[in-house]
Amino acid sequence: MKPVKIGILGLGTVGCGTVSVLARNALEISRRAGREIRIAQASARDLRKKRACPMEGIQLVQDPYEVVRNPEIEVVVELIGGYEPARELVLEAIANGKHVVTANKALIAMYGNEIFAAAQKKGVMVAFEAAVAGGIPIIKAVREGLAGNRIEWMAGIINGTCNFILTEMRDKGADFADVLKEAQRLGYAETDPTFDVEGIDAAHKLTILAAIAFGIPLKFKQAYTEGISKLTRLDVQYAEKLGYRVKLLGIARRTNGGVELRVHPTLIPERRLIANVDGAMNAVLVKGDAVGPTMFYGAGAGAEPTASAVVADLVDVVRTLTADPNNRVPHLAFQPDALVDLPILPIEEVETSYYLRLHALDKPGVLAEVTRILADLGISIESILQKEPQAGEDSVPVIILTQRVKEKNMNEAIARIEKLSSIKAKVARIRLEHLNPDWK
Ligand SMILES: NC(=O)C1=CN([C@@H]2O[C@H](COP(=O)(O)OP(=O)(O)OC[C@H]3O[C@@H](n4cnc5c(N)ncnc54)[C@H](O)[C@@H]3O)[C@@H](O)[C@H]2O)C=CC1
Ligand SMILES: N[C@@H](CC=O)C(=O)O
Ligand code: NA
Repeated sequence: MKPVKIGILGLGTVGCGTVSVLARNALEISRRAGREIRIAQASARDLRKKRACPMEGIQLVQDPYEVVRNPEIEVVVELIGGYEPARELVLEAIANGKHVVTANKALIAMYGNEIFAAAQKKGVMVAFEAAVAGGIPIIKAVREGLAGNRIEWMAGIINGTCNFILTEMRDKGADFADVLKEAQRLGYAETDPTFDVEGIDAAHKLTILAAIAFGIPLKFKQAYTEGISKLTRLDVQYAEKLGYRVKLLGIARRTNGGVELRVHPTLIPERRLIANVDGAMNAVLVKGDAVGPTMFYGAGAGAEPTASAVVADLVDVVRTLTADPNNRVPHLAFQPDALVDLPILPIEEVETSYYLRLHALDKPGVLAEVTRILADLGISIESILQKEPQAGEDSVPVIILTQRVKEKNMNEAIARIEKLSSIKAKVARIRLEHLNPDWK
């Protein structure tokens, strides 16, 4: 059989990783796909750059439109990243009848509805396993492996850069900026690393996971997004003293009122497996009604782990090239006309437990004032930890863990507490989840 000719857009970390894996495992891959997968053309900005991947037999061009317009190319692999020109290139590839494989979560989360509609109309596939949790086959697992379940919630460490930063800061006392530089050097970070540290990349991935888990359209703009840039080492240390780890979690959960879609630093009990996922590793907990809780773990970033998912998608696409488009696995797991437009809950309506750190004057009655405010707003206290005053300081840190409460009540409580004359600084707050299967 003739080889399937593919074209790659972008020869950076993942592009080069993909070229290397396809070359090294060529025989295994063609035995699986049933045909040889040959990279006929690749586009790169700098044609003269020395690359760490084998470029023999690959025609290198500068203009990516040359690849998407090349009649010989059957599958376009988009590894440029970002919104534009990736969107325009992918839509043009689809319009030209080409299948697309992409690792670009920003693109899928933001423009996936448009892209899938175009692909559906044209009868081509758009595969995006590498876009969520890198090498972990989480899209395949949720879309196909768990297809018998009503998925109730998912919670994941889905940004390798942030998990790497949090781990290095905790274990080695390393500085935030230095670890971020190291994550960039290792190829984990996005071109604009604020996407990583401000939680945007995790929100892109969570948006995709929620769509395939609940059968809803992609709703990235409605996701609540908070990163790790404002986390202090002090809070991480206090959390550890109380038996919790702080992780950047993406949480998608069905409730009676709608869907929670939120990314934020979260305290998790240290006994949970997911609390012990360190470095650039990712893990996604998925709770299905039939299967119960399941956890998927592996490398969420890096050249070859991500290439592993890109190549798996290529194999999938090649296997189903000749299949009737109506019999393929739907892009978002559910048939396009069966998607349900469930509302996404505003963060004020979301219920979680909280870690609070306040700085209170070291005098009698202060704690009573604080606990009264919490009680007035229906907030129950789980535990209180009062630290010793530091030499020369007149205020003491007080750490409070609360039971579940709506965010809007907590906002009100914090506003009232900060107005007390005995409270010396802004109240620090981190959400806390126990991650019990029944979400209690
Ligand atoms: N690095 C990682 O660990 C992971 C990355 N991804 C995603 O994979 C995609 C690629 O990421 P990386 O390889 O890390 O980025 P990168 O920055 O290393 O590579 C992108 C490459 O595309 C090239 N490029 C940009 N605009 C171009 C254009 N108009 N024409 C041709 N080439 C162009 C750049 O010069 C660069 O070499 C992104 O969507 C990213 O979010 C997904 C999972 C993991
Ligand atoms: N920047 C991302 C790369 C993989 O998706 C991350 O750090 O997880
Ligand atoms: Na994946």
